[in-house]
Amino acid sequence: MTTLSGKIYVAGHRGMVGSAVCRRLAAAGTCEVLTASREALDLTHQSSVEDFFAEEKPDTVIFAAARVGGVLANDTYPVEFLADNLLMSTFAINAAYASGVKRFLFLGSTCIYPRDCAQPIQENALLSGPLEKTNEAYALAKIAGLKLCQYYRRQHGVMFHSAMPTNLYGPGDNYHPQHSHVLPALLRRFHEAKIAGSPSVTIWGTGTPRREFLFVDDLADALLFLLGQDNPPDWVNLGTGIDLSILELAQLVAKTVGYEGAVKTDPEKPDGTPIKCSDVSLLHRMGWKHKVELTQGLRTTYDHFLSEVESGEIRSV
Ligand SMILES: NC(=O)C1=CN([C@@H]2O[C@H](COP(=O)(O)OP(=O)(O)OC[C@H]3O[C@@H](n4cnc5c(N)ncnc54)[C@H](OP(=O)(O)O)[C@@H]3O)[C@@H](O)[C@H]2O)C=CC1
Ligand SMILES: C[C@H]1O[C@H](OP(=O)(O)OP(=O)(O)OC[C@H]2O[C@@H](n3cnc4c(=O)[nH]c(N)nc43)[C@H](O)[C@@H]2O)[C@@H](O)[C@@H](O)C1=O
Repeated sequence: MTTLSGKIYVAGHRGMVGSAVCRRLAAAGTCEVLTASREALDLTHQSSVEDFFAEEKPDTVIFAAARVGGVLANDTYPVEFLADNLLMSTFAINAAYASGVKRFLFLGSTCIYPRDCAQPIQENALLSGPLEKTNEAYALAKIAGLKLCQYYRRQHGVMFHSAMPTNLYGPGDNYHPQHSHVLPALLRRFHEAKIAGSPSVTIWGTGTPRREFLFVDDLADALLFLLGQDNPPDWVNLGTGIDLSILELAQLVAKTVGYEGAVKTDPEKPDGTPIKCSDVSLLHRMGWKHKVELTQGLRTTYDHFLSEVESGEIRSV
């Protein structure tokens, strides 16, 4: 294990993951944290990215910037989910190498794996079958970023590697009614139904797909754990290895929020991939395991959401 030190650039620091990473780095207190807002540095502008890296010369990069969204956003905007994410990761990885970055940790997602691969999903399932159509664009961009890091490591001997997180949730999530992921979407919808006294809440799809959820502060801890590994795998799944159906999630959210009405389904909305649970045996063998279980994480996330409602600052992008 190596203690993190030097200058570390957290790309996407205002996002859910980026802000959790900054909290975790502040707690460690062992390095200088570099950030840049999108206004200061649009990562889809190649010359701006090149100038930034040449000027700042970070030692380490945690790349948590991306165009991110739920199943409907992915299905509706494939051009932006492919193009923006390809540009951002390619420009940053190339500029990092050119400026002498020692360590680059790229964030992919477990949606890079084939729609119908064996469950739980092992890292070697990558490229073994067709992707889930609803987030194919995003997955292709993530696969390209993973591969570019792997090729830089093989061709130039630099420590560029990737993490494949499962579905994430926690403070600072995106609560956009249409573009967000399922957990924040349901937290908000059940909360608003409770306040309005609505007799029922409708969830998207059939409710039968299964998903796994990792609390974002656990993820941040796992990312720093990976950066402390002297010889990490080119990519490794970051998850809990525990999944549940969307209907079961909805019932957990209703209980957390204190909503007692009916739950209905809307099969007109996309289900996305039928099941997505990561095999975390490699991560566990390396010595890391999640700490926050879903019930506890939901409570913490809802409390944070309530504070955002209170302050009128619900993040909705
Ligand atoms: N959320 C999830 O369930 C999962 C997320 N991931 C991955 O984790 C990473 C972070 O995701 P998450 O925190 O949820 O996403 P968020 O949308 O919360 O944060 C994304 C960040 O990227 C920044 N960003 C987007 N486009 C640009 C751009 N053109 N230039 C500069 N900055 C930009 C955003 O800036 P701004 O604040 O200005 O909008 C934001 O800070 C991503 O790589 C994502 O693919 C992987 C698996 C699951
Ligand atoms: C995080 C990861 O995984 C993402 O894919 P996903 O897991 O399919 O995304 P999702 O969270 O939006 O949906 C999960 C499930 O939930 C159901 N569902 C019910 N009701 C709502 C609802 O109200 N909103 C949403 N979004 N989904 C709902 C929805 O029908 C589906 O069955 C990628 O986009 C990509 O971002 C990625 O990397």
